[in-house]
Amino acid sequence: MTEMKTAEDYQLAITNIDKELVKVEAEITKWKTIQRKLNEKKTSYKNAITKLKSDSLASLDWEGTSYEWSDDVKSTLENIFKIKSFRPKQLSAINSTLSGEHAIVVMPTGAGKSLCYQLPALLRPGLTVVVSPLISLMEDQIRSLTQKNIPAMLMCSTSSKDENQTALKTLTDDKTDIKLLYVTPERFAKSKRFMSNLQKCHAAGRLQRFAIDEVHCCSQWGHDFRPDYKFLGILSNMFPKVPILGLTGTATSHVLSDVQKILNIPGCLVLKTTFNRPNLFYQILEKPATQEGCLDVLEKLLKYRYKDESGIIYAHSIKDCEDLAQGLRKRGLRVGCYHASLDADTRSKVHQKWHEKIYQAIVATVAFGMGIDKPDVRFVIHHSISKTMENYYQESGRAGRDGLRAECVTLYRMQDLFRVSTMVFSNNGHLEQLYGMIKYCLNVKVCRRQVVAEYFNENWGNTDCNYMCDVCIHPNKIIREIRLEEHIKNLAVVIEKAEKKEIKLTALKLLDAWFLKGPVNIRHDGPDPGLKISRLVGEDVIAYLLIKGYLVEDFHFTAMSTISYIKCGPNMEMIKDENFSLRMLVRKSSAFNLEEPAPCFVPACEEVFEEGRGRSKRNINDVNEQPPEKTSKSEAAAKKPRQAINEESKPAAVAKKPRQVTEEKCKPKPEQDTEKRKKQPLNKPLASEVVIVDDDNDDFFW
Ligand SMILES: Nc1ncnc2c1ncn2[C@@H]1O[C@H](COP(=O)(O)OP(=O)(O)OP(=O)(O)O)[C@@H](O)[C@H]1O
Repeated sequence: MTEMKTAEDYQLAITNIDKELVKVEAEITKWKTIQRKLNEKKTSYKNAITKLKSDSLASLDWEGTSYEWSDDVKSTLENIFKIKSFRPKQLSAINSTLSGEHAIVVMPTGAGKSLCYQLPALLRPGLTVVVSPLISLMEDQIRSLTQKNIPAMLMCSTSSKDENQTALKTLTDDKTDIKLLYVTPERFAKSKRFMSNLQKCHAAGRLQRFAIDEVHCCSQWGHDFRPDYKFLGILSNMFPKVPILGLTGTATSHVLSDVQKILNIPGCLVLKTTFNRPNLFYQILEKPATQEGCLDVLEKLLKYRYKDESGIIYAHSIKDCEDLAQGLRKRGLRVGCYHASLDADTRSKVHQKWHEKIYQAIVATVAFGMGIDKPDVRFVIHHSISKTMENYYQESGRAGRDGLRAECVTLYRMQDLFRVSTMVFSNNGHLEQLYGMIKYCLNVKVCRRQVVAEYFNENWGNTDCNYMCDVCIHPNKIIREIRLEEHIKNLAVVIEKAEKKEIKLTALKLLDAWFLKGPVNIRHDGPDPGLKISRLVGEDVIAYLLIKGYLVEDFHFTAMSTISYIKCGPNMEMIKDENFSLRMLVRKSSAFNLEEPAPCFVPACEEVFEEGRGRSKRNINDVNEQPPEKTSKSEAAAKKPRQAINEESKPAAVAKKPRQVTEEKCKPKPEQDTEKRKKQPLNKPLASEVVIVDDDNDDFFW
């Protein structure tokens, strides 16, 4: 080692150490990413084992009608519930729980989960204890059961002392006619008296089953985690022979296996219907950079596209909610504001005004969720992206519960990615889930339904969309492919220069330097990307490179907030390969007309609950991806050309003759004859949304 004598010597040594540290940090980031991915893989394999057990149980035929109880099931369905036939999986759920099997029923909102435990409750002596997370949900259920003359009670914090006493007595009273007792999960955790009476009920052989509504609340991976649900894990140990029937609208295998673990019923029967909601139209819109720009878009949507219709606008934070609501009110719109810091009374009033259509829309945080039972929600607009696809499915799924057409619109812009990532990064797996949501937003090639389906491990097939998403309705010609090789190399140069100068790069700073703006000392020497792509496309490129692992986020804390800085990701190594190639698809324009009334055609109501159909050809991993990064020239040449790939899924009539489509515009009148509306075909493009393609214009800009 050379002897150091002067301050300059030491300074030089420090500079060298800093260089080494930069390398070490890059290695740490790389290994941390690998560690995270391995942990995720391990969890997913464990879940796969649970799923295999569940699948094997599910492969048995539970739809039989020759059980000892089958005649009673039929007559109770017709005479008490006044229903003629079962929807998919309802009979399976009933037969399985009457056979004493633990089961989880997974059905989308409005599909008829309640019948699965309400009907069996009437077939045998004794009580069904129903766990429900919300008092309002329980009250709705009791109302509907009372109308059918089914004796039911609830026990909750707002019930009077006498009511709770009576409910407690039903547990020990073998003369009671009560068939269903609704309780909140807190009751199990906090009331010794309740637990003791429950044991007495069990000892007397009167505890029929536990029905756990919204069972995903057990899991932290779910979108409505409730700590008290975790306590329900004791039920299978305390009452081993009592069947548990969990019910949920959350279908990710991750959440389902977590729920089984928490309830101590791993590998139980899982009955799942399709999650396709054919009446929902999915659309991504470019989010304006300014608040005023966003208000312009929302104003147009509310004043014209959804005139006189009810809807929800989801915002990222309480402040966003209040600002947006105020801005929209200033523009003469009737909107309410709903978030967790409002007191219960105010929230209930806002909800009521929305129900009564005094408010056209509620601007809300995700606190506005479970228990929304308004069937005619015609639009759900996400002013900011959801944290996960699961959350997005649940939030947007509040639209169109009546089975009529409704629209789910998301305003997307790169900046929102970092608003969410800085909130969720510390939770294992959450960043990965957020990137799933970003994939959905950046996707311009695969049917949006299919992206959702892949997320739920389902396969809805291309035909199941019926032009009910922006990708399927637009001809493929508006999609453009951009080559990323040069861009990615220039981005790597910027990052390297910044690291050498100890400058931390946010995504916006990186974007500036890449577009030859901002500090000169971190700019690259290549050509201005602005000659080929717009800055907005540049934002999408950065987001795309993040989800593909070429870039990674590096989170730093300040006293006030968390900041996401951008660094090179593990896949950046690949750019050194001489055959490296990476391309991305971007959308050139969107013809979603904010100022034209939304179409109103609808599928037949029961179609909403039909079983899943055909098989799709593509996988979500293909989203926007062109031939794999590392392809030799000959291999790449052998691949199908982009145009041909798109031909497979294009709406033929639209793509071939876009100008000739003359479908009559459909005016949305709420009072319009429903029968007439149902007759309108699903699988036709709508004039209001047909894109007129300018074949000659070949640039990449929106
Ligand atoms: N087999 C059936 N045929 C016709 N209607 C049914 C059938 N099963 C249930 N329904 C009706 O469907 C409606 C929705 O049922 P339910 O409230 O149980 O849905 P859910 O799956 O619990 O939805 P959510 O998760 O939104 O509460 C109810 O009006 C119910 O009476």
